[in-house]
Amino acid sequence: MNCKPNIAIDGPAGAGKSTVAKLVAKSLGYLYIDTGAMYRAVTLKALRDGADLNDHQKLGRLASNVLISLKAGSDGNLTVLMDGEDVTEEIRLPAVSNSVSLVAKVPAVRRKMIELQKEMAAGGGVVMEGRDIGQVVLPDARVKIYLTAATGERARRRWKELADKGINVDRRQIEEDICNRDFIDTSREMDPLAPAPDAVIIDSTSCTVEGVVDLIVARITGERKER
Ligand SMILES: Nc1ncnc2c1ncn2[C@@H]1O[C@H](COP(=O)(O)OP(=O)(O)OP(=O)(O)O)[C@@H](O)[C@H]1O
Ligand SMILES: Nc1ccn([C@@H]2O[C@H](COP(=O)(O)O)[C@@H](O)[C@H]2O)c(=O)n1
Repeated sequence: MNCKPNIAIDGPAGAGKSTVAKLVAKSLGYLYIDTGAMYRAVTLKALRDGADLNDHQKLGRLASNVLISLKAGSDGNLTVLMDGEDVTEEIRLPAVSNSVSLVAKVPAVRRKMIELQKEMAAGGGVVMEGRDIGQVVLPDARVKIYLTAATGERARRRWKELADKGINVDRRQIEEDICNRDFIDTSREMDPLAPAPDAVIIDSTSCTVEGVVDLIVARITGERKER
């Protein structure tokens, strides 16, 4: 029997959730699960099908019929499969990023994704990151983290990440996209983004990735690491 607890990490767009969750999972030998990738895969399917993103019935049917799975590699990275096709790269394209919050606010889509995510965590030992993990998907998670950072800093980090890959995007545009996504995610009717009442809030604006990871691992294991 697997007795490892589950860990929930939530927070706004670009707060560092996937970077940190992946490293926490690696450090503890847990499974990393990126729930945003699942909403992105449904969105990609909807865009490919030319679905009207205001047609909630259609989006609900689509979410029920599409097969989404996450495959963990030995390096800790996830491969995202949509109906068996590797869409890991494609779900990060701006077209998907700019539509995903509209798809993720549809109750029938959320119900389906939450059902899948609960199944994935049923055996314990997962570090799951998203927007509603601590409050909805894993309300019994042993440790809940709400990771945030100033909007300007989140935009700067995303801009740098893209620039390092040779992709030049206007920093103000990135900040605007982040704000738009946060606005829809925090104002939707079902499971809006908010810290769980029992979450530890970490503002990483002035922290290194390693500093945040150490803080979270210490919360889980009760041990502090000297750096
Ligand atoms: N504490 C930190 N200090 C500096 N850079 C950071 C820190 N945390 C994350 N980053 C960088 O910020 C960028 C965004 O991080 P990441 O993709 O993990 O955020 P996210 O919350 O998962 O984003 P999204 O919600 O859009 O999926 C990455 O380039 C990452 O390396
Ligand atoms: N638990 C979750 C996770 C994500 N979403 C929605 O998906 C979008 C993309 O998430 P990323 O983490 O990949 O940026 C996000 O903006 C939310 O709209 C969600 O609703 N619930």
